[in-house]
Amino acid sequence: ELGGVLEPYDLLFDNAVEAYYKQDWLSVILNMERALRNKGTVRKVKAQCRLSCANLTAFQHSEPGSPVPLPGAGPVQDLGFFQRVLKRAKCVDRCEAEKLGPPSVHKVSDEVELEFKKRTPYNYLQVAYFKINKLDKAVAAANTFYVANPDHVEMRQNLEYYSLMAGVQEADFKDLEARPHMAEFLEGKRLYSADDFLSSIGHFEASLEEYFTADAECRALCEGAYDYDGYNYMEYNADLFQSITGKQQTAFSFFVFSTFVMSVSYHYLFVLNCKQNCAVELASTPGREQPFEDFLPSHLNYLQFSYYNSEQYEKAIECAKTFLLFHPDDEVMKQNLAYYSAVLGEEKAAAIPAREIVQQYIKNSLLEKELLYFGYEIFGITFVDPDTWTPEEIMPKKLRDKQKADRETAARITEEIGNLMKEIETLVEEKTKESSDIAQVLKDGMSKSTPTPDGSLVFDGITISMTSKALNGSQRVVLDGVITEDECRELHRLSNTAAQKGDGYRGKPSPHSPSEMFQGVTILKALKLGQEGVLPLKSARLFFDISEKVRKVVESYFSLQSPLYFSYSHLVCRSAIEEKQEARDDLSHPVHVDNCLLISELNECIKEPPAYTHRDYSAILYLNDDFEGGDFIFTELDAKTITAVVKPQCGRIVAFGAGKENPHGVRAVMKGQRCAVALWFTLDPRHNEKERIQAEELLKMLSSPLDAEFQKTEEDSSEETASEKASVMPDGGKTATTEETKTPAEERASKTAEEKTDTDADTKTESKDKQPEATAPEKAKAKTATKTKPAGKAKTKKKEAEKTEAKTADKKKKPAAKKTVKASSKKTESKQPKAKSSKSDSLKKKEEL
Ligand SMILES: O=C(O)CCC(=O)C(=O)O
Ligand SMILES: [Fe+3]
Repeated sequence: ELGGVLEPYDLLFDNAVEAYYKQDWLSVILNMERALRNKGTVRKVKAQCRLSCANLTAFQHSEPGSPVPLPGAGPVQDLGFFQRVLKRAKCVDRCEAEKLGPPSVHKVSDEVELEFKKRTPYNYLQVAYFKINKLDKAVAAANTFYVANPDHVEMRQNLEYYSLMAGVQEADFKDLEARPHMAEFLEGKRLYSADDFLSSIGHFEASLEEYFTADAECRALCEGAYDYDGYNYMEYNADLFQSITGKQQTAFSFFVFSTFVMSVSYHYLFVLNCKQNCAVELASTPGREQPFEDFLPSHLNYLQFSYYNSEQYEKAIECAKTFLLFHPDDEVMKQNLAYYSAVLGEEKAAAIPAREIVQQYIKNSLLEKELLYFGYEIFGITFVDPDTWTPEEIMPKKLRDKQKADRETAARITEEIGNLMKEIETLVEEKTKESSDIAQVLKDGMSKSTPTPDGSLVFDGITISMTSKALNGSQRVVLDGVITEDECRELHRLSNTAAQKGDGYRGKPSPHSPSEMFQGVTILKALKLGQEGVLPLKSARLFFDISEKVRKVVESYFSLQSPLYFSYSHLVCRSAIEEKQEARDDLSHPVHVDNCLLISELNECIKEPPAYTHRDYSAILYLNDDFEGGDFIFTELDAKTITAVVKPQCGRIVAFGAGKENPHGVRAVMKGQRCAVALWFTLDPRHNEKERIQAEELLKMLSSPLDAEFQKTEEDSSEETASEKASVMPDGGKTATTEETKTPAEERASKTAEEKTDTDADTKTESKDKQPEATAPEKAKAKTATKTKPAGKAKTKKKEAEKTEAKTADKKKKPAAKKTVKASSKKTESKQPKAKSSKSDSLKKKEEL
């Protein structure tokens, strides 16, 4: 496609969009795919041109790939530098024109560029493929778009919808734009987290290799920015250059010359800055707000540990040493290296060098940084170093001092704002208390129905027993009479039947206290058991209906202006383990806050994952009181000072804002079983509980048995029916002409109405999207627990290391120590935030399921 015949991809994009509105799906696909391909080609050609031109006009006095010292360092008469910069620019222009046609053809507007960046083409493609019933491609396109637009609600729903469809496979959910190094890295990380170290090695190594390729390309593309605002910078400079070299040295030409030097240098600094930013660019992946921290070094960290676990000590040493090039003072890594060296033999270890390519990379990058800082001093261009590993000395002292002062100022301002916020909070709290006083007054004067503070009705038979005021806080309430004795009994029974069926607390019977047994069941699970006949379907439905009732009550009581959505719901029982009650001083559920990580030592609550930050309100509906202990408590942020106690009893709910104003916990259950329906709500529709939607679907299906029968037979027959089904779809390509265009969302809506969930697809999703929030921490914990293997391994190696025994006595434990680092790095991606992750680690244990 070279030789100037490459169709401009903005034109193709426009064609595709036009075709979309004409519902010419094939043409959408044809044009959009070509647009994507051509865009890729343009990028590749540009990179190639820049790379080859750079080689052609290499600056002799420097090593290949390393930056050129700025003019000013050498004699002013040396125009070679500028000559080469200009020659390179000309070379690039010629090369690109030759391969892509004149710039006017392959240059696209910023708007179109942005559309591609946002992966918009895949949104169009997704619809088009869906319309012509190419499901696998539709899914891949949808997924590719979604990866870059994780907040796109419609696309998420499309994906959920696709995942329910027959014939769609897990493997169809591809990211067609994934960059090789990132794909490898993520896969490596996945395997690493699964303790499959041997397999992760290959991926991290591949990622490293691809990284340097991508880095070279990224840097090459930086060279090209010779055109600013449509004004050819280099041409201008070339003219200037002519006027200097062609004329006698006069005062005037000296002036012209300085201007020239300045502008080329200025430009060159921009190029360098762009190159430095490749580190950020390569560490970023769409869908992640932040780039991976310390991305390149983290490869070597992962690798050293994977190699160690695969008993490849030479490699482990090589990687540890290479990592230390970035962070020479990293204590853990130094200890690891010492340990590996002791195992392998010091002499042998000493002979292993760090990786050359990384050494080169660092050297080069540091030079660039120095130049950029130099540029800062001369031109005042700010350079923000993207790397965390840069040695302090690289930054000029003046700048360092200035930054330090800036940081201090910022800290002071933050503190002042914090104080101000606290004051405001107290004010607001007082106001809230006042208004709940009014509620209290209203309550006293109320008969059967329950008016809320704003005067609206909740439900008959429900009473407000304690308001925020009585509970010494804000956004708190205790309501009674929410459900009847009979309903309590029925749900209690449901929980125990479900638990007997083996649906424990995800294999972890005592997530919060070793003295208690926990069992939980979700609504969907209950419905499935109902469908299987294990428990009465009626009870499962009750569970569903009651949770909805609680949602309405909470919404109404707190006078919320926008609807509450379920974030997670389950029925959970805690039973005292009889023989483990002596000398017990723990809580059944440690004090925590539902939507942030409580750091009681600091009286702080950090609203960051792994906390479920989207949770806005919580409600616990109690089912019984025939047990000892188990009081619900509200505390201050210190997790110690108890501000209110709520005794569970049938039909009572305690509802509260899920934020830092409401730290709470559960006192030890010393005897018997305490059951409750725990519900968390969110105001953010994007976090609407998936399982609940599935439960709703299932309920609808179960309540129309005829329908279900029909579904079963349809499902039972083979392939044929699948394609038949496809043709029933809004337009399976066959009925395209009669159907008006619907967006995939509309398709979805109409489909859900006409084609109910089939059992097959349903089980599929059930196993796939079980509350990820709930499983993750459990899994991580379980893993740490089983991780005792390295000690054994270290022992078998003991004999060899015997000689070094004395010296390495404390190092012996190193791998174990490293284990903890590793385990925590799992959550925080890199080893760096050690301190932070160990904190959140212990906090995580406090988090509820
Ligand atoms: O069961 C209770 O009373 C409270 C449970 C709780 O706070 C939680 O699971 O987050
Ligand atoms: Fe809680």
